[in-house]
Amino acid sequence: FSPSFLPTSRLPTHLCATEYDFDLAIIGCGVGGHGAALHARSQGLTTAVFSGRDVGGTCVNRGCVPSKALLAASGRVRDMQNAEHLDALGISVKGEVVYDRQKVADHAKNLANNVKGNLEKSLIGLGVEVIEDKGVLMGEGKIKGDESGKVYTAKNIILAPGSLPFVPPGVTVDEKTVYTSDGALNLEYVPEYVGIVGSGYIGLEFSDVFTALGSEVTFIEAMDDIMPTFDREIAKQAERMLIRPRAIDYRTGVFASEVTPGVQGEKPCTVKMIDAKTKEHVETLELDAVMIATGRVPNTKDIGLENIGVETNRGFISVDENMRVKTKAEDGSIVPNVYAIGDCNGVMMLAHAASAQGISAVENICDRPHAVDHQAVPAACFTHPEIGMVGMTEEQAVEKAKEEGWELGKSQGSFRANSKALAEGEGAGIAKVLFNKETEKIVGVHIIGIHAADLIQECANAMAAGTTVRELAMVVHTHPTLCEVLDEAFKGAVGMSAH
Ligand SMILES: Cc1cc2nc3c(=O)[nH]c(=O)nc-3n(C[C@H](O)[C@H](O)[C@H](O)COP(=O)(O)OP(=O)(O)OC[C@H]3O[C@@H](n4cnc5c(N)ncnc54)[C@H](O)[C@@H]3O)c2cc1C
Ligand SMILES: NC(=O)c1ccc[n+]([C@@H]2O[C@H](COP(=O)([O-])OP(=O)(O)OC[C@H]3O[C@@H](n4cnc5c(N)ncnc54)[C@H](O)[C@@H]3O)[C@@H](O)[C@H]2O)c1
Repeated sequence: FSPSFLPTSRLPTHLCATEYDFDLAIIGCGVGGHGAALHARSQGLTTAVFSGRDVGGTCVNRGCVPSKALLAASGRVRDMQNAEHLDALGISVKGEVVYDRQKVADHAKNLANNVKGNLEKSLIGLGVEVIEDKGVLMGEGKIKGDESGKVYTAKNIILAPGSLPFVPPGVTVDEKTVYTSDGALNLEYVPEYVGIVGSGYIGLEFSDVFTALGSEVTFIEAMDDIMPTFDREIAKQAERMLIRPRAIDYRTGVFASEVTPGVQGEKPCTVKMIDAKTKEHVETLELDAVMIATGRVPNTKDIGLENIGVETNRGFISVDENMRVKTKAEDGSIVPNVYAIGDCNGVMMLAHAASAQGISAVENICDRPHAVDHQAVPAACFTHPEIGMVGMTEEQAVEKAKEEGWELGKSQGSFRANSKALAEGEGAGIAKVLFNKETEKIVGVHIIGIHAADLIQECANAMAAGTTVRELAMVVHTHPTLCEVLDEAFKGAVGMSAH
């Protein structure tokens, strides 16, 4: 294997693998490992990736990609069934809107397979050696193929084994009637009554899919509030827009302490709930299906961490800001030439964060010190309408401002007064910009409304570049676009009024 297609001038000669098989070996080929591999090749590093026959990992095969396909198809069903909304645009659907469950499920599966295929092609095309085996760390610079037993050597190692669904104690998953997102994505049937344990990203997105396809949803949430990890004001807006108008009911402050599978169409699943504080039994629900969306755990058990003395925290690999793996020693020392990226380090469990960390790790390997600015990494929940966010929630910003002694500014734009949103008949939602009044720099933005996932990027770019709200208020936004919702918020932040 030789990276002969690269100009030799681009090969960092000090990294050329002479006594090693590779300059870099990556364990795990999800979006994190894939992003790292591509960047490594662009830098001329000889690169191998252990894929465990799962190129694309969670995001492509069991996460972002198929879930967005289900959201797209079910979102159309919701739109076409919304006679009032269509009528306002002068449209009516003659007859019933029907969907073919199997074809919707196939759309998700086919899309995942296509994207996986493209990822494989990109690796091979760029000269990455894809080892289908699972990789197990054997010691410094050494990785063994789990099935083949063959030992490979690499000067640098990136760990990217990702994460798995967390199943709380007392919950039995059969992936048929009681399922994690892995089983839910197969959409083997559309349950009439479905319980969703956990109201985070996964729970919320699936409540959007299920209700659009005709299910009634009951959320079971351990915290006192629904959507506890979101900005409070956005969660309240979401309750108004995404929960109350739909066939969704919820219980908060209760743990699902025992969940038992049923038999589809014959016997219901049961969910025993206990009070989150007193631990007393409060209620038992009978449902056609139960989705467990209670977070994810690192997939780090079988990769040989013990062989190189890695520090872990609840299984998450501890890293410094350069993604270098920490040792068990309390002096902050690092395991030389080993990095951990993506879900396995628990820093930020998002696909684009995983690949950004992968690129960052490669930069560090190439002796160009780099750290991802996680405060400027945006996130989105792809419900209808979407939620987009970057930086701190208002609650976190209030705390931070108090702690550090600066004054928090807040300015809001509304979809209600936005021509493009109104043209679409989608005038619900807000964009809230939080900023430091002295520096005028943004500390957080939260948007709920049509295309919020795309709108948030402008704010993430501004945060990454340190652009002030005053500068943003003077940037010209296209008319008529949804971006003007943000224009209104930026202008409002500095006392200007948007037309
Ligand atoms: C339903 C769902 C929807 C999601 N939607 C979004 C979204 O819209 N946007 C977003 O940003 N994020 C989303 N996420 C989160 C996103 O999928 C993860 O953050 C992302 O996949 C993490 O990438 P990763 O490369 O770290 O890990 P993974 O994607 O989990 O990949 C790790 C890979 O390593 C493999 N592996 C493990 N051990 C070994 C070994 N020893 N040898 C070889 N291979 C190994 C695994 O099998 C896997 O293929 C979603 C997650 C779920 C579950
Ligand atoms: N659009 C996206 O970016 C997207 C979509 C899906 C998933 N993800 C990622 O996947 C990860 C997992 O998502 P998630 O929604 O599973 O996790 P989450 O951590 O966002 O939410 C889990 C919820 O479950 C609740 N919970 C935990 N145990 C419980 C119990 N026994 N009973 C009742 N409630 C319980 C928690 O209080 C929490 O509200 C997240 O880190 C997220 O970043 C991202």
